[in-house]
Amino acid sequence: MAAADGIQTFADVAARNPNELEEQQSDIIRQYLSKKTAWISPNEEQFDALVKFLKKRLDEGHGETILEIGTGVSDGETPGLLSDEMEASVATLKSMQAVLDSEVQLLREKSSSNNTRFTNEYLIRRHIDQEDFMEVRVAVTGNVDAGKSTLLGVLTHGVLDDGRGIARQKLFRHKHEMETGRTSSVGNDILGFDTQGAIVNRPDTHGNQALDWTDICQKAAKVVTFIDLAGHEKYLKTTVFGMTGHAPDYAMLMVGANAGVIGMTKEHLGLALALGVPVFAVVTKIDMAPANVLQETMRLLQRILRSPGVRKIPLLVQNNDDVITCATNFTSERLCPIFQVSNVTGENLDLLKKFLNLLSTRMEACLDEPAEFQIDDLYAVPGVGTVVSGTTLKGIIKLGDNLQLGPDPLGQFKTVQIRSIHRKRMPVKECKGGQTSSFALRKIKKSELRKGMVLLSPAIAPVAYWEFEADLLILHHPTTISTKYQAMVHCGSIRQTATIISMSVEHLRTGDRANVRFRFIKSPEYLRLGMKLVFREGRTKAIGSISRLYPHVAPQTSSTRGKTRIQTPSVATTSNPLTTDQLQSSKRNENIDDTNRAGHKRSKQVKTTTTDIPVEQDINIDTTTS
Ligand SMILES: Nc1nc2c(ncn2[C@@H]2O[C@H](COP(=O)(O)OP(=O)(O)OP(=O)(O)O)[C@@H](O)[C@H]2O)c(=O)[nH]1
Repeated sequence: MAAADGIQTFADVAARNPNELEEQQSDIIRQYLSKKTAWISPNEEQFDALVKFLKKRLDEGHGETILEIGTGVSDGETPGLLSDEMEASVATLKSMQAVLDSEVQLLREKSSSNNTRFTNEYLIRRHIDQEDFMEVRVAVTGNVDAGKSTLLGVLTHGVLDDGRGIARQKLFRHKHEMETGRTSSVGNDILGFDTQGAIVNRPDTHGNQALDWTDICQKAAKVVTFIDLAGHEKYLKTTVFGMTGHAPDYAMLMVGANAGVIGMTKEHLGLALALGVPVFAVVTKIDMAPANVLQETMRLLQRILRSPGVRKIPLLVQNNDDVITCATNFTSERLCPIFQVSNVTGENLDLLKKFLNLLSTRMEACLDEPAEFQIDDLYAVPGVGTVVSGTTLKGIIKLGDNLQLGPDPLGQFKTVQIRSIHRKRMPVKECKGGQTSSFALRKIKKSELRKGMVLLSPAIAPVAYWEFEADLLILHHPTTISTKYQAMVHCGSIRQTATIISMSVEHLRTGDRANVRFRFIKSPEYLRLGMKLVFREGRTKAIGSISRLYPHVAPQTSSTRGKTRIQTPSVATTSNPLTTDQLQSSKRNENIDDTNRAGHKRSKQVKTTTTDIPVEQDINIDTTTS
């Protein structure tokens, strides 16, 4: 991760990865690289070694890295360079811009107490062609009226708010949101930064006209996507879906300075913690909160962040130095930077923008692995056809690729072709791991699709699962949970009711941990071991991760009073679970194993005999977005 690795020195890299360095460089070069003077006047060989080193760092950081010049020496030299040494070092770095195809941006200068020695930090960011850009996703959470939509309007449209909601007007998507002023859908807004860290969103000069996303993406080297989640409790289901299904890299927890840490704030913080998403806090409305009220809000926020269940280190960001410190240490998950801003006066918004510019994606691209894409939304676009949006979890998906779409209610996958690809509404030729995009699909109806389905490379032998086991922790339940309890499972972009069919203990109460076996009630899903999940019904919540998978067993048919019904399999008919090893070997195997082959054959039979016959559903599941 660029931000985390950014301040590592050559000495650190040499210590961490000696073999790798030895492969690339001779001993002499390696020792040279560990010196703080390495950049002053390198010879040709040394210059090449430095270029190689930076290229590797840029690759690891998805196109950017933070470099510190003048520190981190291994041989006891005094840290810092004299001003003429620093000048020469910076000249060396700048002379590499062309060969690295990147821009260098000074982030901060530090000087010794007597002002004679200096250490500088630089952001090095690759030029990316017009069709590509780095992507960072930030989930925007917090209670109603914390100022979430307003801040997004202010950041993305370059305007200030009037305290009566003018900035948020630019973001509203649904008519009922316009009327009530409440955010109910998972909305997306983008903020583009160029190679120098300047914002490329142009101020909106035509009233409420939407921003030109294609223009932003073409000019930007990095695009921050804000996943604007609803603050109201009644939209909690949508908020959870946004946090699990939209794969955010970070969560921005918004708190109104005058209202304080109220309502859903703690709920949203808990959700981010449960899913392992690093959190930073933004306290808004500092223009209207009396000093003592702001102080009380800060005190409570910091107390919650430090509490044993959260265990964060709060750090108030007050200047540029704090921004760099936070951004370069943020991916550790322990640190929680706190910004205090006003959307009305614009106070401290520059610090927040600098911080956003330095965030980098946490998701590995895994470009060499077969492609996997999780669907989080569906559209029928007039003139285009069926469009799915979501996140590429691994590999590369290209225009014209044939991918496996599924699972359908019978656990089957069908081949579909990618007709066109959009990233942030911009037509592109490919989409890589870690990036979100929309695909127009050939010859498929929207009715055949649902959120939670996946698109997989033909190299994967996909298996759909009705049942799985998870190691669960109950965060909150008013009484006890026993077998047959049903609630909504959120896992990636999967959102489906599941029943507890067995547990390692008899009852579960708040705070208990157990191994629990679940069964989906409506259709099988594509799951992977280790996936994090949230199990919830209202405020009742449990979190966990998948520890075992039970291969798909086709629904069985039975005839009742002339009607054929499909029943989901009983526990007894489910085949043996897959362990991690088995799963990996089955993935390596191009052929689906016999159990599944039989399952698929049975599924096909069921399908042909039950076309247009109503499927039995005991429980009504609402899978639509609130
Ligand atoms: N004075 C002042 N008012 C603000 C500030 N930020 C937001 N507001 C006002 O606070 C109100 C609520 O802001 P919203 O952005 O709608 O809040 P929200 O968190 O998005 O609310 P939901 O969408 O319902 O979750 C609006 O009237 C804004 O104009 C600020 O920094 N200062």
